[in-house]
Amino acid sequence: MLEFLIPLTLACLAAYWYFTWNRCLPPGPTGLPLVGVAPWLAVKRRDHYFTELAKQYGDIFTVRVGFFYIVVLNSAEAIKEAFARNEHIAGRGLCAFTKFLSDGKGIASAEGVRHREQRRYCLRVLRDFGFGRINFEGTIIEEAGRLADSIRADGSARPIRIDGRLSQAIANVIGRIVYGRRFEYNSAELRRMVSALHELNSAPGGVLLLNTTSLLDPLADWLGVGKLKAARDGIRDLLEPIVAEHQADLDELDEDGLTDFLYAYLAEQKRHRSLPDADIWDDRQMMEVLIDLMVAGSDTTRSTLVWAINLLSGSQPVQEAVRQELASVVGDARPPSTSDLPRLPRLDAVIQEVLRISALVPTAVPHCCTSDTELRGCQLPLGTMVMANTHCLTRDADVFANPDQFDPFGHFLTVGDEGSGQLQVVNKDKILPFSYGRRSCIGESLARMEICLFLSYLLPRFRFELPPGVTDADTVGSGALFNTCRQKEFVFRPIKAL
Ligand code: HEM
Repeated sequence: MLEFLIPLTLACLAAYWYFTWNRCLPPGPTGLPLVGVAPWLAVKRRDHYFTELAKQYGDIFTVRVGFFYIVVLNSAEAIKEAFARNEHIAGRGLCAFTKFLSDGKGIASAEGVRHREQRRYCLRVLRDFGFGRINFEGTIIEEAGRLADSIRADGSARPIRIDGRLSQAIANVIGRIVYGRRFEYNSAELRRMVSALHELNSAPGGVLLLNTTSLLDPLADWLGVGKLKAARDGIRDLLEPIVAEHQADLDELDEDGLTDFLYAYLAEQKRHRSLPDADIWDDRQMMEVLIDLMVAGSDTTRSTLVWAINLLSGSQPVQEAVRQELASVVGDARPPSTSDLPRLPRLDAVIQEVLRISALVPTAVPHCCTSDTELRGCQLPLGTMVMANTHCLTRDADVFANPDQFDPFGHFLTVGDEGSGQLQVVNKDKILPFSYGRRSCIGESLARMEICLFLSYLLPRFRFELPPGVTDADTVGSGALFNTCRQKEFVFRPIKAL
């Protein structure tokens, strides 16, 4: 009897899900019974698979993984429509991070009023500090200088692995901004911080399965959540004494003394203690915000810089053209500044092209519908997952003539009109590396500043080269969540001692 009842119940459940949920969603591949497209996702890279499907199904389609539906957006217009104009597609849902790591606090996995308020506040502080009390540019240049010293100390002949050193430099930049402190390279604290940040940024595939069903929750630790919890606890352990010191100082400080994000946050938290929204400013929320900023602001920028060094190493003419541009606009007498960028179109085009080729977060971070909603005439039920396949935009041959090649000047530069002969950067809005709208990256300006300043500092000092025996730069990368560059070793040939 049971052998008959179990399959019958499963079949009824499957039919129910299929006919109720799938009815109004955008059309997409049928996949296999029960498992949907899971077998394809298991053997192909998610972004590449979605980009293939977009050729058949267009701007917006749905895939099914088991009983779980994912709506995939494949054009800038569709992404903007869903993420900026529709307030109901701005949730995160019960993703593994919310359920097991942050309890829905912080920014990246928070929702509703908590998310809106905290995001607004963090953006304001990052913006104010960027132009005011914390000298972002000075901090970045100082860290780039220490990185250059460490490269020089290794001599010029042999290839060196750059990702570990860059991780330390970038963790120090974000650490200085968030809690006002840097650690010495290779110190125990910095190594612990960097390895915990890296762990959290490389969630194993099993963790993603937890986003699709609560049935697997009892297996969470085994699927990889255990390691992520340990990494998050590790960062918390490092931050707790720093928070305690900041708290002890707070009463002594006036507005001008709030010289890092943590001081500013603590002052704001104190202000909210007597207000009705005090519960969204509690200590756990503060800690999760700090951790979110550290996690989201570290491996992303580090990986983009590795991509930049790799792509420039594979194209000496481009590298030389940017170096000459820097020499004529910035020169040797002062450090570079982001205010130079409008007069550095070649560098600007290289930064765009690095963001395009790397497509670092190729399907962004999944969004979730917080209520039933409509998108392009389709009905999306509460809880539907919506993904932006930004990889698809970066490979659009109608915009980028050679989508798989590194061609910054061909793809992003044009000669200005009226015979001025001036170079102009175009197509910037054709890729969305930081996503778009209500949940777009809050660190975009900082990340762009770091990429611009690290490159403008290092390029006049070193010629980047691929190691002997490697003929081509990596243009594909690996990883579905983060597309990291596979080439990590480079030769840094000193040009001059500045
Ligand atoms: C090249 C470097 C970076 C890239 C490519 C990048 C990309 C992204 C993407 C694609 C998202 C998801 C947006 C969405 O859900 O639609 C995101 C979210 C986020 N990023 Fe970045 N990011 C970078 C650097 C940074 C930095 C430096 C910080 C910190 C200052 C940061 C903080 C965040 C936060 C807090 C979120 C969550 C926003 C929210 O849920 O409202 N990111 N980022």
